[in-house]
Amino acid sequence: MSASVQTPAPMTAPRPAASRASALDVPAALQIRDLSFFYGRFQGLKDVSLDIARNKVTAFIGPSGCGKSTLLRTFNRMFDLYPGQRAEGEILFNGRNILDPKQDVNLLRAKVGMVFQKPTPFPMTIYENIAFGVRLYESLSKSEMDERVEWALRKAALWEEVKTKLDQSGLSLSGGQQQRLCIARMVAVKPEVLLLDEPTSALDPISTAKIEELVNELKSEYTIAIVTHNMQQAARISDCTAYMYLGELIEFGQTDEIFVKPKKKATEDYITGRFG
Ligand SMILES: Nc1ncnc2c1ncn2[C@@H]1O[C@H](COP(=O)(O)OP(=O)(O)OP(=O)(O)O)[C@@H](O)[C@H]1O
Repeated sequence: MSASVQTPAPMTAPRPAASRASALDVPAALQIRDLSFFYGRFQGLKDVSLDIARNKVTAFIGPSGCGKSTLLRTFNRMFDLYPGQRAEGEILFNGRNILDPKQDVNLLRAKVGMVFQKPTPFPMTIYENIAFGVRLYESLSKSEMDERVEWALRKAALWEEVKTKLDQSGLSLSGGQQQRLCIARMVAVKPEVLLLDEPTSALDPISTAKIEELVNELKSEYTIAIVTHNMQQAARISDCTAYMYLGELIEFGQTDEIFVKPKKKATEDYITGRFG
């Protein structure tokens, strides 16, 4: 009898380069596999596969309507809030498929937090904006909560600006401060992944620079996925970039490669401004 063992033929053809799953040789925080998304009959995402590297910044770019926000919203099942929207495929987070109907979505949203384009502070004091979310998950004493509020505001680089007015309304802050308050609110519940959906598009250049600086600091502790219309911003702050078009992932790789030497003509046309 022969001692040799035959390797079984692969079940599927190798993936095309466009859907290469991993751009960096580091562990993935989220593994997206063959993800499709439907708004009723309209398919917003088509078989998207990629890995979101842990403690790195991954940027999603592409023309308006290409599915960037749709993809980001699948990562914390935001779409569950809207009837008629559904996802197919897998999103593995800590080894579990979060699309599984048994997934506790409240817990998921604490672990995978989200900040939107327009700052959305609650109509409450600055202190309560932070404490409110923490109370949903933890029961802290007053002094522990004070510590958590300060900790989160420091993480969001906002503490020095608000420490003397924690009892004022969150809505009394400037747009840039409100966005940092939303980041503090998200960080306060100790997430692992931060989803930022065009977080600076409603902000002035100085507030934008502060948020970009913050993203750079936060990535040492969190995995960050950011949707941006601003290609310079993607080039400045991200480690990996995904270029999307009409619901498909066209190219995904290290940001330097995507911006300096993209493999696909479609990506090159987009980043050089010839298209989009
Ligand atoms: N609630 C909805 N119902 C039906 N179709 C939707 C809905 N939201 C988005 N779409 C469609 O899904 C596609 C992807 O939209 P999405 O908002 O994800 O794009 P995007 O790349 O984030 O665009 P933008 O840069 O303009 O924000 C678009 O064709 C859009 O019209």
